Amino acid sequence: MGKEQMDKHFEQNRVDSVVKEINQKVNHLSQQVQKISSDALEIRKTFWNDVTVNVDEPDDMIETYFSIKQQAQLLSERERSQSHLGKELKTLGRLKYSPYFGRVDFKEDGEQKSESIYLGITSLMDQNEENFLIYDWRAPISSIYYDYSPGKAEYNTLEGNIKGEMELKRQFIIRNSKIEGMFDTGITIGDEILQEVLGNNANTQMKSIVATIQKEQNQIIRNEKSKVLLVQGVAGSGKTSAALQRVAYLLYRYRGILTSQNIMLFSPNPLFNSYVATVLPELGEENMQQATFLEYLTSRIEKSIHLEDAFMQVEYILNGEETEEYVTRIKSISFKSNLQFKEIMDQYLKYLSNEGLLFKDIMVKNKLLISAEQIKDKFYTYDKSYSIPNRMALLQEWLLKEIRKFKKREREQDWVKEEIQFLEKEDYLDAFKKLQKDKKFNEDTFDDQEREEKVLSEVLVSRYFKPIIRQVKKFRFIDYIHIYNQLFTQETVEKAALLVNDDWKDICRISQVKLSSSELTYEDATPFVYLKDHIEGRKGSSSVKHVFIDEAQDYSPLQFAYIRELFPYSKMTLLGDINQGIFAHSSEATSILPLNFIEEDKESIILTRSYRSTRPIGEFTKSLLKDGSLIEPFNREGNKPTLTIVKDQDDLHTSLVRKVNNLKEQGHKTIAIICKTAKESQEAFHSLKDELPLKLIEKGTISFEQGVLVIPSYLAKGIEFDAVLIYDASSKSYHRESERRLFYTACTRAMHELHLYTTEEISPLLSDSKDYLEISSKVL
Ligand SMILES: Nc1ncnc2c1ncn2[C@@H]1O[C@H](COP(=O)(O)OP(=O)(O)OP(=O)(O)O)[C@@H](O)[C@H]1O
Repeated sequence: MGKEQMDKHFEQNRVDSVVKEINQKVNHLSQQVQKISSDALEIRKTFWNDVTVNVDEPDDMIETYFSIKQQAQLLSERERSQSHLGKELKTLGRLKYSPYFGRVDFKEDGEQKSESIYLGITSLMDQNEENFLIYDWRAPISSIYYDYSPGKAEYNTLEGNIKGEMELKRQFIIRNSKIEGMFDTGITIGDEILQEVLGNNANTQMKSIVATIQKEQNQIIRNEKSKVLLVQGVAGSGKTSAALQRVAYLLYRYRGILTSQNIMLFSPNPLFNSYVATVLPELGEENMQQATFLEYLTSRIEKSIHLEDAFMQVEYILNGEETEEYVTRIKSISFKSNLQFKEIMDQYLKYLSNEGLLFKDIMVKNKLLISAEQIKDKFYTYDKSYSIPNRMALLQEWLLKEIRKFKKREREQDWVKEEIQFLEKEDYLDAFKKLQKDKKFNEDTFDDQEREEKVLSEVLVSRYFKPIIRQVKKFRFIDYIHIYNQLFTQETVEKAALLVNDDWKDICRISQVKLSSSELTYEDATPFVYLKDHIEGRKGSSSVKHVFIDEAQDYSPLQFAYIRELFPYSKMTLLGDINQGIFAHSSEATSILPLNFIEEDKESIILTRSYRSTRPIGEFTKSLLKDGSLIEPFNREGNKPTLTIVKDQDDLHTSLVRKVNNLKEQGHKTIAIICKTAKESQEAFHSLKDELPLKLIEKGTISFEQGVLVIPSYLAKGIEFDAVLIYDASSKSYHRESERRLFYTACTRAMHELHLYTTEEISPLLSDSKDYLEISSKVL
């Protein structure tokens, strides 16, 4: 037997013995789970037998309360261990088929012998709990696997830095408990496993990359010291992958202190949420909190205000003709994205502290209780040295008191007596019960009918006042939309001494048109919520300890500043690629973070290697950028991307159908026809749906399956496909320089195959890229 075979034999034996240990552990845990679940069942069955219920005297009630509490605690303890063991069993179940993916032999300085460290998704000890059979990939020692080749190596622990020599680094592919591949770095080139992983089909769910994390990605994953970690990575460089591995790392590193509930990820669209949903559970961790920024804003804006979403804004920008209106809107978007606008709002808030706040009338049954004017007068009677939010809290208290007074008075009104007759049977019953209950504690008897009427009028009046009280508690008496609208008037500019620019008048004009009909454009949403928070005095969240922002280049400076205020105590990981900025405000930005964002402890990591696409696709997409020289496509073979010049729409559709069928035959599972906009996607979908089994992806789509998809470019952000077909790469679709980044984003979604279609007028964005394309023409 040669050395290689002997090594393989040795390793397979080790896998077999580890799997045996896992099986034993699984059996043992399953028995424990069974025992606990039957215990829990028993507690549930006998819950009330073991509780002493006695409510005669206050002391007895207290005893009853504690008795119930004790039983409930017992039950929830069992349920907790049951769920904990259940999770452990699931992880072991996965470990059984692929217990580890790597091995390093490390000889610590000063030690005689080296130790073999096997790395897997979780750690496993032998039966005596003495030796690690598998080390968790997140353990301190595991980092040498990612950071070094054989030779001198070191890693950090809480006790300090450990130095030594790595004598062996081995990678495994283990499937169904069998070693299918085994490579020693140093002997072979070392990228085989990565080649194999990247050569696989795209998935509708993102994969974990634990086995092949690259050194620079490991830096992101294990970074603990920076308050703000900024990752600028080219398309396909593993930003999202590293972010998710980082979440898993943090949950491991701070186990007991940090839970998934303390981590928040802002993602680009709802589809992306489901795309990444399985990565953490596969690693045995729970998913963090996840939302799009739009979802957050929506939750903060009253339903009566019509909010334009981010995608509607993008559609407008991409479809719009360059009219005067259009140009002004673009200017307005750009202005409202900037910190200068935040300064204007801060100045406006100073003004509002002295005058100018607007309120809504408080009405009940069409009757005015407290007028907006009265509320305003009351507000400005408070000491001006108090902040607006403090005065608002006083005002709220005053309003609630006033409303309660009205409520009491209202009970005597004639309309109440009349409406009582129309109350439901249940209301009478409730009133009766209340009377009975009251009587029990009060032996003085009143005239029952009189009392009943009183209780019923209370019920009735409360019914009208309850929503009003609720609204006041939510500060709905503040007329935010008009306050925000007022900012865009000449009067305010003068009174508040706002420092505005030359475009301000135009910006005011178009803002007022929308705001006066309670419409809030996407560019207004963040400033609006900012203003609202500074009037109400919303406190930043202290429970979120880590915020991740993916596709960070799509956030404006103002949005960043706002998010910073929302999570003042959190560490932040911002991941982005300036070349994939799709919003108007980011189309010319040169950094994913505004330069003046947070001076505090900030660290930047730049990722230049792109893993997603084959080299020919990578070379092509790199050529699309004006400053793409730093991008290093991963060396994976594949076909050159093609550009097919078609005669007309019919020809385009015939070519697409042929290509899709061809790609399917080659075994590609996810094929995306990427259109520029939702409008174009719908047209493409309707023209092709009879020829191909298609799925149309729209902004509300929350998950996708394998197959052929038609998708607007901006919704494909963050996602990847085996093959991408660009529906229209003509100058009709992509002609503005500002669309270069969108075009680049669409093309970089392809893993293995990329095909572009155009009519004779090829997009000018392709002018420097023709050498990287196989061009064929159907035009005679
Ligand atoms: N270390 C790695 N090992 C294996 N695969 C990797 C690694 N890094 C990245 N990949 C793969 O490369 C592809 C791109 O990764 P990912 O989506 O995380 O990149 P990204 O930088 O967020 O991309 P984009 O900005 O273009 O959306 C994925 O298929 C991912 O699994």
